[in-house]
Amino acid sequence: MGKKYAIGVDYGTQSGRAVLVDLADGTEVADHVTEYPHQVMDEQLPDSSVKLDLDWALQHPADYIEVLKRSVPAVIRQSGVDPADVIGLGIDFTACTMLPIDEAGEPLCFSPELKDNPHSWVKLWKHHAAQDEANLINQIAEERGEAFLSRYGGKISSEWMIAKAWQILNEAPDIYERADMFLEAADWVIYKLTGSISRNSCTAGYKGNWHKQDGYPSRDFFKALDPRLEDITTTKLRGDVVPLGTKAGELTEEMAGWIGLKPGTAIAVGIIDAHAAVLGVGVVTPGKMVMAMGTSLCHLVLSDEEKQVEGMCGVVEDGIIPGYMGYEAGQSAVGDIFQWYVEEAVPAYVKEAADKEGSGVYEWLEQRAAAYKPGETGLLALDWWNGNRSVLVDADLTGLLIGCTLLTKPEEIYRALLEATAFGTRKVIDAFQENGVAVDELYACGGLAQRNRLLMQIYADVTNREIKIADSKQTPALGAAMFGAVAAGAEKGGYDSIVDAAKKMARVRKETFKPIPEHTAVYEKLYEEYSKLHDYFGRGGNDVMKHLKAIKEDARA
Ligand SMILES: Nc1ncnc2c1ncn2[C@@H]1O[C@H](COP(=O)(O)OP(=O)(O)O)[C@@H](O)[C@H]1O
Ligand SMILES: O=C(CO)[C@@H](O)[C@@H](O)COP(=O)(O)O
Repeated sequence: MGKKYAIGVDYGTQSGRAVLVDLADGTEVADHVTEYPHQVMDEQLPDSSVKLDLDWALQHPADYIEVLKRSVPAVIRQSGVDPADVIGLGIDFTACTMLPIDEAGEPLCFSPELKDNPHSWVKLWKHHAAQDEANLINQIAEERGEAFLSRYGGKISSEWMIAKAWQILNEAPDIYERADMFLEAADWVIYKLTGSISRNSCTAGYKGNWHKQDGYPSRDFFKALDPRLEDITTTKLRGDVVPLGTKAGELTEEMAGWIGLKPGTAIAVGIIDAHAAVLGVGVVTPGKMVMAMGTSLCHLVLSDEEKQVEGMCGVVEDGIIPGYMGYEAGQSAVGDIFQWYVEEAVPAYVKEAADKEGSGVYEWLEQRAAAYKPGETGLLALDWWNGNRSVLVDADLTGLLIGCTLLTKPEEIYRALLEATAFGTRKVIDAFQENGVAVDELYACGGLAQRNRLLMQIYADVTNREIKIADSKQTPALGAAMFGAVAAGAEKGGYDSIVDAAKKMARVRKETFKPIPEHTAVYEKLYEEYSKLHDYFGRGGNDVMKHLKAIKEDARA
C-alpha cells in the first residue's frame, strides 16, 4: 500500500483550516486557512438592518461550507496528493455552537422569511445572551437535587445547548416551533458531508448534558424548567448520539464534487476543537493537562476517576479518549482580550512604532513587555473581559485593571493582561488538584502557544510547571485528521484506534518552557492578590460588575 493521507478540518472562532496529514508519521503536508466571510456577527445581521443585543454572538452556516470548498481543494492542490489516497476526513468545531434546522436539514436562517430573526442563525459558543436561562437552569437543578449538576462543576453555562435552546423558546417561540431540530454546528457539517444526521458524543456530553449511561436529564426536569420544554430531548434534540472514534458515514457524490475528494471517503464523527487538540499533542494518559490556547483557553485532562471539581465545564466518560474520564475547564477569553487591547485600546503611537520597525503590534508589545520583571509594572488585572467560564461560571462578570498611574505604559498593561490570563489558568489547575484530579504536566497548543513566547514563560512561572509545546501548528486539525484515519481503519491504511493514531502521528517540540524560581516567587505573591480580587468581585463580596451591566442595559433600552 502506498502513502495514505487524511484531512483534518478545524473550525475555530474566526476561521476554518484544513490540514492534509501523512498517516505514517503525522507530517503536515499542506494546510490552508479560510477566514469566515461573515466573521463573528455580534452587532448586526448580515445584509440586514437588524441590530443584535448585548452579549449576542452569531455565525453564518454558509461560511462553514465555504471552508470546505476553499481549504480542502487548496491542500490537495498544494500537496499534489492524489485524492484517492486521502482515505479519511475528520472535523473539530467550537462548541456549543448550535443552529436550528428544518426537516430538510437546512438552517432556518437560509429561509427568506426567517433570516431577519436573529434566533434563526447559528449561536456561536460565545453567545452569552442566555445567562438568565442558565441561572434558572442552575437554580432549578439545584432545588431538585439533579445528579447531573455535579458532573458540570455545579453550574450549567449560558454557552451550552439547553440555555441557548430555551432562550430561543422564550424570545422567538415561532423559531422554536419551526425548528425540526437543534444541532451542534459540528454535526450539521458532518450531515452536509455524509447526508446523514447523528450527534457526536463529545459535544452532546460536554455541552448538551448528555450522559453515556443516563442519557439527557429527565422529562420532569425539563418540565420543571418550562412545560413547553418537556419533550425537547425526543423532539428538537432527538437523534442517535454516536461515540467518538467512529465513522459518521461516507462522503456524498455531491460534496465530493464540491471539495475535490473521492465519493465514499470515510468521514469521522465530529469532536470539539479543544478536545481534538489533546490527541494532536499526543496526550493519551492521565495527569497531563492540555491547554488549547487561542481566542479562548480550554483546559483538558484525563483521569481514571470521576471527581467533582468546582466550576469545571464537565467530566465526560470517554469524552476525549475511550477508557478515561475526560475533564474540561476553560477561560472564555484569552487571545480575545489581547485582541481587544491591540485593536481598541493601544495608542496610535504604538501602531506607528510597530509599523516603522516592520513588526506587528502584538510582537512590538511582547518585546517591550518582556523587558519587565514580574511585579515591576505594579499592575494586576482580572481576566474577565468575556465573563468567567471556570471556576466561577458567570458570564456577567467583566474585566478589571488595577494599579495604573500616570506613568503606566501600554506594554505594561499588555503584560498585566497576559499575567491575568495565567492567573486564571492557575485557578483552574488549583481546583483540579484540590479535588483529586492530578495536573502534573502542562502541554500547550493553539495560536498563542505558537506565537507568544513571553506568554508561555509567564504561564510556566505562574503555574510553577514546565510546559511542553505542540510541534504541530494546527493541533486540533491534526487531532481531527487522526479521527479521519480511524474512521477509515487500518485495513485501508489508517488506524484502528485513536490511541494508536496519536502515538504514531503526534509530537511535541524539543524546547520547553521551564519555571524560573525568582519569577515564581513573585508570582506567588501576585497570585495571592489576584485571588483576593477574584473572590471579592466574583463571589458576591462586591457585585459592582453586575450593577454596571444592569445600568448599561437600562441606559441602552
Ligand atoms: N502574538 C500574539 N500574542 C498574543 N495573542 C495573539 C497573538 N497573535 C494572535 N493573537 C490572538 O490569538 C487569537 C487567535 O488564536 P487562534 O488559535 O489562531 O484562533 P482560534 O481561537 O480561532 O482557533 C486571537 O484572539 C488573537 O488576538
Ligand atoms: O468551548 C470550547 C470548547 O469546549 C471552544 O470551542 C471555545 O472555547 C472556542 O475555542 P477557540 O478559542 O476558538 O479555539
